[in-house]
Amino acid sequence: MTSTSPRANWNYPTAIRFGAGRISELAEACRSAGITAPLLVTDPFLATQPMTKAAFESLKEAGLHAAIFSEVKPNPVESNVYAGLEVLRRGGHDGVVAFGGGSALDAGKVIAFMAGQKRPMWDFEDIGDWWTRADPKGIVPIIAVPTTAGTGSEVGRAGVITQEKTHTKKVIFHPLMMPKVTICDPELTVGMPKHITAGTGLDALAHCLEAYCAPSYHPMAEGMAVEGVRLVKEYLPRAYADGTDIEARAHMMSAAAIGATAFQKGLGAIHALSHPVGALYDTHHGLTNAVFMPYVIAFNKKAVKEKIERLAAYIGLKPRYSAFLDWTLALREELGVPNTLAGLKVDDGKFDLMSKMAPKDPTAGGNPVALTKAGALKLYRKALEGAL
Ligand SMILES: NC(=O)c1ccc[n+]([C@@H]2O[C@H](COP(=O)([O-])OP(=O)(O)OC[C@H]3O[C@@H](n4cnc5c(N)ncnc54)[C@H](O)[C@@H]3O)[C@@H](O)[C@H]2O)c1
Ligand SMILES: [Fe+2]
Repeated sequence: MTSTSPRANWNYPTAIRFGAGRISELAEACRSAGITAPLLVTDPFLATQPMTKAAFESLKEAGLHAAIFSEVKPNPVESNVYAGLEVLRRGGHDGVVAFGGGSALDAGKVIAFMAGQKRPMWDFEDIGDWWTRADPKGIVPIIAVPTTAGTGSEVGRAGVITQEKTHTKKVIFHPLMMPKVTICDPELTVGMPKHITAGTGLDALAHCLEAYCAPSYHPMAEGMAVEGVRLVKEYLPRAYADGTDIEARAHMMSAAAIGATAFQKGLGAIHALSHPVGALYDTHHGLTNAVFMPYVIAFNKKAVKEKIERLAAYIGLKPRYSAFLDWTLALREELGVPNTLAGLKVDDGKFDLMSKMAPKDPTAGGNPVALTKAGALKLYRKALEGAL
């Protein structure tokens, strides 16, 4: 009899080499994945940074036929993927080193995924089992090297790419898009500007929180998510105050990897409301999530009151819903995150369109309270007015 027991699919992450200085293992990690000619995919700013140049040189010194592709914009778009794909195919590269924040990681992963596919990229959107259309032999191995601590793309099976024609963020998914090896070296995150430390750290918090609250059955993910929230509470203010605090940077890298592992359970309205804003206004993903976070926590109260009270107790707060909400408000303020959409230069001009897009976003289904068009509009208005 299985009818009374839950059914679920649980997937666990890639091999993670964690610790300061471990970027020195990059060439060996490539070899262990069978890569002899890696394409290092990054963004134009990171391409100019000494740490990126050093990583690239280490590949060449190890005798690997490495090249670099750096035309990935923040919130990567379809044309970035196709440009990288052209370089990968022309250069005969047999693997990708995805090096950077979520934007470079996602673009690098999707380029590796598309290496030998005959169908166009949008045939592999994260809808139903569209991923089964992909030719698994056409996917080259990926080594992921995060330089931010937030998206957790380094442990995930998906890449978020904006479709330029529709200004929509879409998720490309395949189980083999999971990196073969991930190198989490906190020293690579030291140079993040303060607002990126804040935004990416709050993205990790949003992942842990939304995964924890999503209604599907995944107790392993829930167990991880609460520890991820605790790490953010303890270490994000420290990483923000002193970017060279390696211990804090390391624990934030853990929180990021935890969040993305946990969110195979689901995400929710924070991400569903944020994706249209990111696609239409090109705002930073994590900062945009952070603006919506308290409004969504208030919106979801009726469905997750008891769960949030348990979470509050675990992270050292009074076991009350209001204590958790107040903590998120205080944390945002401490990290210089705006309280309203005006702080992201977003007005109500596209609210009607965004309210249609948000409930259709693949993350909306994980919200513990159904997100309708009317509900999304209400939340966009609240986030504009600063009314909880
Ligand atoms: N795949 C997933 O599961 C997933 C999850 C969440 C978000 N995302 C996507 O990830 C993207 C956001 O990624 P992000 O928040 O990491 O930011 P990002 O990759 O867009 O980088 C933001 C900026 O920070 C700079 N930067 C990155 N690392 C730096 C460092 N160490 N020092 C100095 N500057 C640095 C970059 O050059 C860039 O200008 C969005 O497109 C979002 O949709 C993907
Ligand atoms: Fe996110």
